[in-house]
Amino acid sequence: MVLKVENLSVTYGQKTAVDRISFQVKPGHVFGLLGANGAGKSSTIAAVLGIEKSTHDELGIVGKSPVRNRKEVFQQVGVQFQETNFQDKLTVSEACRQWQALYRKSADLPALLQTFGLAGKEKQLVKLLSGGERQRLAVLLALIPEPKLVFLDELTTGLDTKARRMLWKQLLTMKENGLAIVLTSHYMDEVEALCDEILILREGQTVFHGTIQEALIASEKTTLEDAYLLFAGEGEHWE
Ligand SMILES: Nc1ncnc2c1ncn2[C@@H]1O[C@H](COP(=O)(O)OP(=O)(O)OP(=O)(O)O)[C@@H](O)[C@H]1O
Repeated sequence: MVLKVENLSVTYGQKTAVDRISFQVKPGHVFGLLGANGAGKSSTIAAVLGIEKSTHDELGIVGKSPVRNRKEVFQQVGVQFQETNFQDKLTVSEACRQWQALYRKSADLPALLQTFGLAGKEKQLVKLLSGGERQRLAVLLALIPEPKLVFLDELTTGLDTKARRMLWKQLLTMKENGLAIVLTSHYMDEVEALCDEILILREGQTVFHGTIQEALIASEKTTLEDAYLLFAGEGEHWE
């Protein structure tokens, strides 16, 4: 297992944002963490990375505790955040080099730039990239340490149809090569294209955990989107 989470809870004051959730991710598997706004996805990821305080029976990334062995775990894990803030005067190549400097090993940068359609943009200021290009850069940066496990938060939000397909294709190739991925997404077509297993959170609690096929059967729905809406409680009104 690349990631093992057993009975993980996150609380903020009186509020339980994540309530005793458990899941595991194998090499070459894509795990989808789903749920409505505020369901607890970001809190889960922050806790799994050891950034947010949590209680748990077990929490291990590549067999190590991200709380006790934060530095070592950091070297083997890639993270793409929802909104990566780049300095104003930073070029694409400077952003990549700064990121590379954080890690002991680094993937082949020209190859990654090619893969993510950013070859030829090395000298451009990051802030002048299009939204979609910046998003692809954030995914590229997450892959720089040649991680065994990568966390992708709202992977293709803001990308056009072609860019989404291209990104999925690249990630599926990396998955075939053994990369494990934890993904959060609000797009069920993306989840269907990529995920081997999903966990749906509702107010911090697990309301479904299994494969997409199992979600369809358990919900008696014909599309994942309908099944998701049923489990996540995203009905016709705000909660
Ligand atoms: N630092 C914090 N202090 C207090 N409450 C917090 C804090 N961070 C998150 N919360 C609350 O915890 C709950 C879970 O938030 P979280 O950000 O994990 O949800 P999410 O599923 O990632 O949502 P989204 O899809 O909107 O990103 C929400 O009710 C949120 O308001």
